[in-house]
Amino acid sequence: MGSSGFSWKLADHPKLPKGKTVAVVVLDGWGEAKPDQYNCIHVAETPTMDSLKKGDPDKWRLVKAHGSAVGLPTEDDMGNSEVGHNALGAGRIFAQGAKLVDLALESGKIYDGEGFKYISECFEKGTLHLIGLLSDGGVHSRLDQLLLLLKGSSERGAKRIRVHILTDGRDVLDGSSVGFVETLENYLAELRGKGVDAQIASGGGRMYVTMDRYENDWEVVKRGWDAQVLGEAPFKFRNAVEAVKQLRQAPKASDQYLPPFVIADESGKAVGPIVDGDAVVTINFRADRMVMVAKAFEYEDFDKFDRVRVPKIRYAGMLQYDGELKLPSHYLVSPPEIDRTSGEYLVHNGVRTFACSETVKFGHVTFFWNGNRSGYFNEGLEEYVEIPSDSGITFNVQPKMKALEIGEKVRDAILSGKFDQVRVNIPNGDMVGHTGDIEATVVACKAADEAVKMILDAIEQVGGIYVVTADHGNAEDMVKRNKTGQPLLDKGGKIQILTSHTCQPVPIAIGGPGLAPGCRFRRDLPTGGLANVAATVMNLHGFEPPSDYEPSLIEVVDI
Ligand SMILES: O=C(O)[C@@H](CO)OP(=O)(O)O
Ligand SMILES: [Mn+2]
Ligand SMILES: [Mn+2]
Repeated sequence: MGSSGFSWKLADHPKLPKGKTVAVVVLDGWGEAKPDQYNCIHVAETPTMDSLKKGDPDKWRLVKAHGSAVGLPTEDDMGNSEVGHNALGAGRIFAQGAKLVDLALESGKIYDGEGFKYISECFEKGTLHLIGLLSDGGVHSRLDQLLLLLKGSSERGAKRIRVHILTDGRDVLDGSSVGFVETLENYLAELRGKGVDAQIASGGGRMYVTMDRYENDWEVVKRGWDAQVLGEAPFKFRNAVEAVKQLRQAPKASDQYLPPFVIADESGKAVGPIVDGDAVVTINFRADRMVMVAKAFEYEDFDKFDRVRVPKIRYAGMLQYDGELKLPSHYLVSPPEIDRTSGEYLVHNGVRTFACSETVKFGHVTFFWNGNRSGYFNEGLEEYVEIPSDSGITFNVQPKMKALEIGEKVRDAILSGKFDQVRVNIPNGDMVGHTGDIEATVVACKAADEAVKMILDAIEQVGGIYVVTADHGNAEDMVKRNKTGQPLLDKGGKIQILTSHTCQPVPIAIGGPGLAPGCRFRRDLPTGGLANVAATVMNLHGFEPPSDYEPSLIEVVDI
């Protein structure tokens, strides 16, 4: 124990043994909702997950995965992967980016920070560029925060502002982009009335422009760079409302996948390329889909695509996105300090860990799990395996994704006997759920269930323990509903498809031959949430959690 009294050493659990292989399975986007035709998990054949639910009532329960249970500002905030995996890995609830930015804007502290001072040096001679997701989804960014930042920046000397928008349709209804662009345009017109030269300069759909993650497809970031920095895109429009309306006319067009466009003046010249002396802020608070673009702006020896022209700018993130890489080096709001995560504790206590998913969710069980920190804690004890995702397609085309390959890798890791913890994210319910394609989502849920079976079978073989849970809802509800739960229809009488996550609770199940007799879910923690899972997993490895962790969900009773 150091002089501060802190120690990584975990106390032994008085009753639970060490040395069991523990599989921690996270089904992405797998909530619990009432069964109907829009509940793809219910519609799909999911015998493995069904058997867990119908099995021992002391070994299956629901936990909260949205709102304050995962550090979000309100109970209307749906869960998401970042806050969900942060809570799962860290065992405590931290005020998350959405909330921290709200507080910094409300108090005005955002303008006193190092990040804002750094970019504001450019306000006299240069342009302020704001790049980010335009919606009120609250997963990666929020429109009200963007408007406040526009107001605050213009009041503090920004004379020329260009906004580079990314349309959503994933955390909000498809088609809602038009309304968000109109709201932004109205506000920019107000600023122009006050003498600020403020305009939208470029745009594109979030899944096709800029917001890739975990290096799945650098082309996505390049498309954004070309439009935002170089002022080049396949489509040019005079204004952004017209751009979005027109681009949505194309067959199969959707907000998520709109092609890149630039706004041009009457002579056809882009109104807002990024040039020497400008300031750039990426306004998203969430990390995963900003890390790649942050690298493109910040790294001198960047080689992922040809940037053609690299302007000398001052760049800041809304938050710092990667705590290990310290990326970006300038930011407007300090990220939550997610320290002493369960992964770090466990390696300090000799637990050998294997983590796996396919690319699109790989960082969820590594980066997010470890408190938005890339890399290993202890390379000797940890192995992280990424299975390459399909790229360049929407996932309803291949709804099985890499579930089988993930299942096989995880099975092999369990059977190898080389690991004490095997941690995995199975993406299908979420990634296909986001496409809004109900039929494909049913196929996705079945594939996810099959992967779970492979993992549970392997745990059975080695006498191990499993914990199966999810990070938030998605596939269990594919329709927008009114307050009484009835599906909402659009003007044409068609149901309104819900592509987003939900506020539903998620299941958690424990079991396996290695689970000690008498080990069951406590009955006195009805409001348990994702943050209670870390202590639970520590128990199953034979340890007591640190005292400030949210309590374990399990107890051992004499039988
Ligand atoms: O795709 C994403 O970025 C989000 C939705 O915005 O989903 P998840 O939180 O499940 O990663
Ligand atoms: Mn998720
Ligand atoms: Mn999702």
